[in-house]
Amino acid sequence: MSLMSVEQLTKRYQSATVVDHISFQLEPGKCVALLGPNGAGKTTTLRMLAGFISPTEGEIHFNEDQFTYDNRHHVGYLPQYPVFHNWMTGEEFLMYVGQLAYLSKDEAKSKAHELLDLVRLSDDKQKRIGKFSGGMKQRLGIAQALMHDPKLVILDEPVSSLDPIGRREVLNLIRELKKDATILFSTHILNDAEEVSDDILLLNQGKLLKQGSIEDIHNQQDTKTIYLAFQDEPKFIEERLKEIDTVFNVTREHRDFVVAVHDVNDARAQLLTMIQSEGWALTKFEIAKSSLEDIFIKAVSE
Ligand SMILES: Nc1ncnc2c1ncn2[C@@H]1O[C@H](COP(=O)(O)OP(=O)(O)OP(=O)(O)O)[C@@H](O)[C@H]1O
Repeated sequence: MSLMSVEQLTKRYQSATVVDHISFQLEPGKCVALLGPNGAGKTTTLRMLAGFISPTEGEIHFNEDQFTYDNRHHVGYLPQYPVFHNWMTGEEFLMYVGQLAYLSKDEAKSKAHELLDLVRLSDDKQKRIGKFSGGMKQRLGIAQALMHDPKLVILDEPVSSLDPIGRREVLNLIRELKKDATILFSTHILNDAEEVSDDILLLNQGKLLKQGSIEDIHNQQDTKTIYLAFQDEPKFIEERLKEIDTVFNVTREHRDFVVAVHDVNDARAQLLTMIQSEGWALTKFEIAKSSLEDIFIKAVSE
C-alpha cells in the first residue's frame, strides 16, 4: 500500500499554473527524486506536500489506515535555503526544533544526540552553527527534518549548493536514511538522482512528464542500442541481424556491431537464439542505456 497518494495536484498564482494536475504515489521505503529544470514547479510541489502552502486543486492523502490527522506530523522538511540561528550550537538547535515538535526536553536531548550521531556531527555538537561548513549545515538541516520521526522526509535541493565533498557527505547520508525512511528529494543534478534514488518524477512547466523506477524509465525509451562483437566475424552478419523484427539498424564501430532495436527484451532473446544456433563465438554483448540526462533532455525538449 502506498504511503502517500497525490491526485491532480495543482497550484495557480493569478493566471499562472505552476503545478498542473499532477498525480503520483509514494511507496514506503523508496527514495524518489523529483527532477526538473529551474522553474519547473519542484519547490511548489514539495511545499504543498509538506503542508506549507495549500493546493489550488487536487488532493494529498497519507495512507488513512495509519494516519488520520494533519499531514505535517508525518513529514520532515528541509527547505532549499535553510535558515539557522548561527549563535546556537548544533545540539541546541536540534533540541529547540524537538521542543517545537512537542518533545519533552529529555526526549529532545536524546533524539538530538541520536541524530547528531547519524549525521556525523557528534564531535561538533558544541560548535556554533555560524562556524559550520555548508555540508555540515545541510547535514544539520537533515537532522532537524528527522527530529519528530517523520514517515516521509522531503529534501528540497539538498546538494545543489554544496562543493563535491559536502555533496558526497549528503548523498552518503541520503543512502543511509533510505534504509529506514521514505525520501522525496528534488534536484536538477541527474547523476545524483541516478545514484541514490529508486524512482523518479520528472516535472517540466508544472506537468509531470515521466514517473516510475529509473530502470522502467530507461526501458521505456523508444530505441535502444546493443553492442555485439565476435571472435571471428560471421559472414553476412549485418544482413542476418537485420532479419530480426525488432532490429532496425546495424552499423560498425571499430570491431563492434552497433545494433539499434525497438524492444530490448525481445532483441536480447532473439539475438542470443540466433547467435547460439549459428554457433558464432560472441565476445561482447552490451546493452547501452540512454543516460538519465538523454531522457531528461528528450522529454523536456519534446
Ligand atoms: N508565491 C509565488 N507567486 C507567484 N509565482 C510563484 C510563487 N512561487 C513560485 N512561483 C513561480 O512558480 C514557478 C515554479 O517555481 P518553483 O520554485 O516551484 O520551481 P522550481 O522547480 O523549484 O525551480 P528551481 O529549480 O529554480 O528552484 C516559477 O515560475 C516561479 O516564479
